[in-house]
Amino acid sequence: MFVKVCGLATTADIDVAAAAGADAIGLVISGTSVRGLARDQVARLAAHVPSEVLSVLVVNDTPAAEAAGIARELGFGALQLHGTAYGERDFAEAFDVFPRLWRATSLKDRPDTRIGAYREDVLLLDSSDAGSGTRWDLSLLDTARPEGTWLLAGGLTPDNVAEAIGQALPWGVDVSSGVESAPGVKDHDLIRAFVVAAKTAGARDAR
Ligand SMILES: O=C(O)c1ccccc1N[C@@H]1O[C@H](COP(=O)(O)O)[C@@H](O)[C@H]1O
Repeated sequence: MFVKVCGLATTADIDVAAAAGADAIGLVISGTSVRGLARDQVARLAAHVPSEVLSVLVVNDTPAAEAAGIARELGFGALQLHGTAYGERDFAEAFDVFPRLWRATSLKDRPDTRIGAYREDVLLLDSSDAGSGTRWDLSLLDTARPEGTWLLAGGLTPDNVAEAIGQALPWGVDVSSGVESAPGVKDHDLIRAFVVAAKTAGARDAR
C-alpha cells in the first residue's frame, strides 16, 4: 500500500513521515489552503526530503505550466494538479515542462477514471473539497473503480483508513487533515499511526 502524507510544514514533519515509512510526502502551494507554503519554504522543505521518499508538489490554484516549472526547478518527484479546474489542456502544458503528473479529482464531478487519460501517472480520488477532511461515499466506486495506480483521499484518519482500504481497494492512500492536531499543524503520533494502519491494512488485503 503506497502511503502519502500531505501538507507538511516543517523539516521535523518530513523526518517523522519518512521514518514512519511514508512513500511520499506532499508540499502545498495554494492561496486557499491553510497548508499553503511560500515558494522559499517549499524550496527549503523539498531539499530536505530523503531520496527514498517521493516528493510531491501539490497545487490547486497555480497555473499548471507555472507549477510544472516550479516542480522541475526544485527537483520534485511528481506534481499533483488538484481539482477539476485543471483540464486536459492544462495537463498537456504541464507535461511539456514536467512529465510526472498526478491528477486529483472527485467522482462527484464524473471524471474520466482511466489512469493516464490526461497523461498522468497517478489518479487521485478525493472529496470535492480538497484538504478539508471531508469523507465521500465510497460506494460510488462500485461502478467507477479505476484500475491501477490510483490513490484514495478524503477524510482519512488512523482510525478509519483500514476500513476505507478494505472497501475502496486502492493502490494507495493520501492524508492531510486526519493527521493534524489543528488545521495545518501535523501531529507526529497521528502520522505514525496512520502509516502503520494503512500499511497493515494493505498487507492484509493483499493476501
Ligand atoms: O492539504 C491541503 O490543504 C490541500 C490543498 C489544496 C489541494 C490539495 C490539498 N490536499 C489534498 O487533499 C486531499 C486530502 O485531504 P484530507 O485528508 O481530506 O484533508 C489529499 O489528496 C491531499 O493531497
